[in-house]
Amino acid sequence: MSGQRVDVKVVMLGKEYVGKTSLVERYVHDRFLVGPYQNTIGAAFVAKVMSVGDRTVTLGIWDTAGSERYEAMSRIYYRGAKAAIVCYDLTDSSSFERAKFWVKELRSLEEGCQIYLCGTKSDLLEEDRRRRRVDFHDVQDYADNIKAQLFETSSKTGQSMSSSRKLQRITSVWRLSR
Ligand SMILES: Nc1nc2c(ncn2[C@@H]2O[C@H](COP(=O)(O)OP(=O)(O)OP(=O)(O)O)[C@@H](O)[C@H]2O)c(=O)[nH]1
Repeated sequence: MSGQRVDVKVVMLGKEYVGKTSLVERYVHDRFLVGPYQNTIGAAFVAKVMSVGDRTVTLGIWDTAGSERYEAMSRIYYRGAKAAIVCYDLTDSSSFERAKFWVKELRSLEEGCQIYLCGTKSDLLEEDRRRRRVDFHDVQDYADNIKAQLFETSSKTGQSMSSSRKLQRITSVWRLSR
């Protein structure tokens, strides 16, 4: 679908509305789009060219639709992915249950895929800590268990972003794949 050479395939997974598209926007364009929420239909592709040491690497990022209606389609997009960013909304516990669903699938069907767990919308917690519905330490234990990296981030503020910098750790996937 992309028609572009891709060195590392990355897939975004997670419940609808958790902020996958916003994370990609922040990472690729360093911006946060305001306006009415528009759910992704099927999946969207974005390429990001980056330098890793003396090499140029093209990340091909597949942003899947979170709606369960598109679940079967999302499976097509994670095939052969070197990395999966499995997102959950820090203010929505059900979204973490959905994240665990995707982790389980990846662990059984895409063993070579490095999993990154991403708690989104951390700015909402800065406004009011009582909005947190997913405990950091619980997720850290879970992440250790599944050998995943964990980061909490805000695409809105770009703060502790963490998303940009930490997502760049994906380049380690490239090194692994050489
Ligand atoms: N406060 C806040 N809102 C966010 C953040 N990231 C995303 N949102 C909002 O959350 C809503 C959903 O964001 P999307 O990025 O479209 O979510 P998605 O996971 O791609 O959704 P689907 O396409 O349905 O799977 C939008 O209204 C965003 O503006 C964030 O970091 N902070």
